[in-house]
Amino acid sequence: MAAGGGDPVAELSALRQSIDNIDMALVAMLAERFRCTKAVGELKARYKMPPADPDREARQIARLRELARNARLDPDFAEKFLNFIIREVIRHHEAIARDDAAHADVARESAAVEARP
Ligand SMILES: C=C(O[C@@H]1C=C(C(=O)O)C=C[C@H]1O)C(=O)O
Repeated sequence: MAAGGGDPVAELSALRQSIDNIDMALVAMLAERFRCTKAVGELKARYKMPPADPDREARQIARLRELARNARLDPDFAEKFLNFIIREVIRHHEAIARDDAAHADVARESAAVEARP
C-alpha cells in the first residue's frame, strides 16, 4: 500500500493511487448494484409489490454491521452508508411503479377508444 522509503511526496502519491483504484472499484460495484436493484424495481412494479421491504432492510443492516465490525470499519458509518443507498433505490422503485401505472392507464385508455363503436 504505502511506498515508504522516506519520501513523503512519493508515499502520498502511492497512497493516492491506491485510493483512486478503490474509488474506481466502488463506482463499478455501485453501478452493478443499481443495475440489480433496477431489475428488482421492474419486477416489483410488474407484480404490484411494494417498493420498500423493511424486513429485508433490517436483515441487511444487521449483516452489514457485523461485516463492518469484522473489517474494523465503524458499524454506524456502514449502516448510514447502506441506508443512504437503500433510500435512493426505493426512490427509483417508486418512480418505476409510477411510470408503470401511467403506462397501464394509457394502454387502458387506448383500448377503450379502440373498443368504441
Ligand atoms: C432491492 C430491494 O428493494 C429495496 C431496496 C433494498 C436495497 O437496496 O438493498 C432492500 C430492500 C428494499 O427496501 C429488495 O427488496 O430487495
